[in-house]
Amino acid sequence: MMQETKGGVLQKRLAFSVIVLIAIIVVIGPIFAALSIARARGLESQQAEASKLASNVLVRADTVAKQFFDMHDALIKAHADNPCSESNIDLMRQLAFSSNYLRAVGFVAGNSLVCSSLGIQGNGLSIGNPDMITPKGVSIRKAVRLPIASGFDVRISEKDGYAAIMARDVALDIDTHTDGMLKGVFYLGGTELVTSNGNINPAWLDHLGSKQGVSFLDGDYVVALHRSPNYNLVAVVATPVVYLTQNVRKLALVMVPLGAVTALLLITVLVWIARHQTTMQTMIRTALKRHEFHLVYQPVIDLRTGRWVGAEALIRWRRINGEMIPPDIFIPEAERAGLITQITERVLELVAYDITHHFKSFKDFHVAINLSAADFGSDRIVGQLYRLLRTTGLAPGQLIIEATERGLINAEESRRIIRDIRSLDIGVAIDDFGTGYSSLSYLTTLELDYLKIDKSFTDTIGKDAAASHVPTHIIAMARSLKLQCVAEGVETAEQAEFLRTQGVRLAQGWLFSRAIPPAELAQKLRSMKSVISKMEDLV
Ligand SMILES: Nc1nc2c(ncn2[C@@H]2O[C@@H]3COP(=O)(O)O[C@H]4[C@@H](O)[C@H](n5cnc6c(=O)[nH]c(N)nc65)O[C@@H]4COP(=O)(O)O[C@H]3[C@H]2O)c(=O)[nH]1
Repeated sequence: MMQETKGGVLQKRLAFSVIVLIAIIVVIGPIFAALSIARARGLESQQAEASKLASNVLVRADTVAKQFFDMHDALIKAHADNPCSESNIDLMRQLAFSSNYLRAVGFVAGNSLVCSSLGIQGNGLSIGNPDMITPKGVSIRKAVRLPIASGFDVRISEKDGYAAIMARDVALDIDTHTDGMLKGVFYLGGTELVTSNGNINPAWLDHLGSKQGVSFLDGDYVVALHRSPNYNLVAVVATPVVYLTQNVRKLALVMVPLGAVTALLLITVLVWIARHQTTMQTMIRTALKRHEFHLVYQPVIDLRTGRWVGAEALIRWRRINGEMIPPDIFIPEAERAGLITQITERVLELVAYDITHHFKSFKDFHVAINLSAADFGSDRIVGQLYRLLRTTGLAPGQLIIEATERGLINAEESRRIIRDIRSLDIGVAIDDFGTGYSSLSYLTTLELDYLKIDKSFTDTIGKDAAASHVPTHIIAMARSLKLQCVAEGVETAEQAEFLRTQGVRLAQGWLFSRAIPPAELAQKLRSMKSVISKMEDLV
């Protein structure tokens, strides 16, 4: 039974944790966003509502002021010698009757209401000192208790003796069901309130500046202010923030399900992406079960004689639908997913089969197998290679394993495993040399047999490239370390000739042959063998 590596399991756990974390963020994110939007929308709507109420208060305050000044102007115009004459009281009655906010109109002398639209008040009714006097000379008494209306206070505004008697909160009497709402009217030029129903903060007026209207959140209140275009008045309404919370709740009832639906959609997309990512891993697992992998072999040529002396086994994946997936794609994915050791195991099985069925008769021929980093993570590979030798009957030197620099990162363990592999008379090649980060000194600590010159360096041969001197250095270095060089990716005769003159004996590349199926390789080897033996007969 094939086992997944520990690294693969850890990687999966990590991926799962990341997906769960992202899912949580994805779920909480939209709901949080929905609530923030709901709050912002709630604030917006409460500000609009407060603004509407402030504008209503202003309309009333403006109308009251207009009716007051109209009354005053009419009585002044009448030029009555005696303000409390029968005819003037008649006029007062007409004015009170024709205005809807003035309950009565009267005449004040000193602090006494002498007469009014209600008649002559004997020696006059005391109405006390004014609470405020505006720059326009309007005296305002905010709450006066008159004997003719003993149950409630009235407001008396007076100018030049002519006074309007009104309901105490006439400007504030707007239709609203909002509990705890504060309403008021400021007289501009100070911060004094002409009227108010509660504790209005005078500092709120500062928010208005030169604007016509403004609304804002201040502590426990959503406040709105509106300036009168006709009088020096500013209406203010403050609604308790609790209404904002209620509005948020209402909006949240709509927004949260909306957020949840968005979250669900995002999770679906996330799961789709996660699935898509794991598809390759699942596909590899299925491919292993269905035996979709096979090997092709790229011949290794002796540059001195032109003979095919070995071959590198390269894995191929043909899916059941005929699609070919290149190793550059699935090998790194298998390495990431911890499936590479299972692939190596399959490669060893395939190599064993191919050797037994195709290459058994070629005794001076080697087969090279690619191993990955994970293969050097345990002794298991040594046992597997030993079994391969036993089942195929390969002679010493007929099997080579290729390890990349990156595959030998764990120096101590790799060194030990390499030593064990070499003790089985299996050759060890370092692949893609020069493309990793390992130092030359590290290389000298490993017991190796071959050094493969990477195609990227072979490509520079004969070119005016900055790296064109690298192959010469690698060859010299291999010689000093007593390693045999195998040049990879030879595509031109010029490259082959250069390598040969530099003393490189072995090479592979499309100049000689691409990777071919084992039966084809065996056929070629057979025909080459017969040509050689015929030539030897001739000599
Ligand atoms: N352009 C050009 N390319 C040439 C030439 N000669 C050879 N090649 C290609 O270069 C790659 C050489 O293999 P690699 O460096 O070990 O690089 C291999 C190796 O790292 C990995 N791989 C292949 N088979 C196995 C396997 O069985 N096990 C493991 N672990 N990795 C494998 O996949 C890589 C790619 O393999 P392939 O696609 O088969 O590609 C092969 C081969 O087809 C040439 O003259 N010109």
